[in-house]
Amino acid sequence: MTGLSVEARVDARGVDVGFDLGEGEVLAVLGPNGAGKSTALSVVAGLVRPDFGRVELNGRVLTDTARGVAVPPHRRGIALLAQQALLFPHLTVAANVAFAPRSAGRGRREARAIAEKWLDAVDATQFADRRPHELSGGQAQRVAVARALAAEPQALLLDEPMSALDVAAAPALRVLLRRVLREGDRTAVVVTHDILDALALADRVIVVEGGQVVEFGSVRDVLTRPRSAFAARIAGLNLVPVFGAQDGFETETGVRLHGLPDADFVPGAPAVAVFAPHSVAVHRRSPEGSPRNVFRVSISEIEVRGPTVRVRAAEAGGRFELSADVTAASVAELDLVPGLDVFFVVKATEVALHAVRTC
Ligand SMILES: Nc1ncnc2c1ncn2[C@@H]1O[C@H](COP(=O)(O)OP(=O)(O)OP(=O)(O)O)[C@@H](O)[C@H]1O
Repeated sequence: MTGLSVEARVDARGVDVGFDLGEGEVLAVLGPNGAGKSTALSVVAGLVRPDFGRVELNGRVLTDTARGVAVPPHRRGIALLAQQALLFPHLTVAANVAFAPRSAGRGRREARAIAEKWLDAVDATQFADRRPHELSGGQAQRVAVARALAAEPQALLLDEPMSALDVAAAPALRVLLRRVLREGDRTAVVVTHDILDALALADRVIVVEGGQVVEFGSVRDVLTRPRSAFAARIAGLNLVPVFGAQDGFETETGVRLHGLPDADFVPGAPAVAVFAPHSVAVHRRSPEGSPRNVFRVSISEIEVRGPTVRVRAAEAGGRFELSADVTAASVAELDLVPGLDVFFVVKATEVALHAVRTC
């Protein structure tokens, strides 16, 4: 089998995840802090031994707890790029990049040529003779990309590669990574908090929450039809878990919900209702008449966002949060302030119902 196949259970960290990706595919791993993203990468890189797990890359078994296989990190054909560039401080940039080919037995001249090729590919030729402390964070990270690629890995793992960079340096690195990952047809896993990274770099995405994969699919699917609170939040959508009732759906707190089930919806199965903040109207009193969905909420925050105002609120049952985008005029008219109890109202035609995938 080509590509990367991963199963990893690390009990002490409460992590049990699995995913597959084809050769040349880029997978983004999204999820909140402490979800288990880095742990999953560490298992793939061979830095953490899982209690139960199997890692196979292009037909080669790198980890198999059932058979006692644990190939050491430097023999896996996998390069890991961390948040910090972690260059060898005493070596020049060129020597840093030439390190992997030298370690693999290439001659000095050949390793130097490989280093020059990759420094050129990341637009860092001009730094070849510098030492790492003479580089900015963004420059160092570009050199780290060159060093990772010079090892000619079969898979590249990137653990929040942009997170230590300032806002000015991150876009340039993202463009560079897009070039080397997408155009280079590389098998790669990118752990990120940033949806822009997933959009720019990845073919597919998994969302990890509480040590489990709660969502997987194409980047577009996960963002437009999110099934997890995390994905909904980053996509800027409201998401409410619902259960099939006798004549429709209701939330855990008993709020009736009407919406449009999508094609993969299974009646009776757990589902989520998803709707955009701009489709929510805010009322002081509960409006009469169906087919509307009405949530009693308490306003927690009011944030001006350009021409609209985002009103964030907690549902009365305290089980979920919702957002409404309204005009500044209606905030003034309704005299909306944090702490006020109001009603969020959304038409049934604006609510999509998706089955929750169990992964
Ligand atoms: N070296 C370690 N030793 C023990 N427990 C750890 C270690 N590293 C992480 N953990 C724990 O394992 C769980 C998963 O952490 P992990 O770092 O994999 O999450 P993450 O999704 O990468 O988070 P972040 O986005 O904050 O980096 C957490 O409960 C964390 O506290």
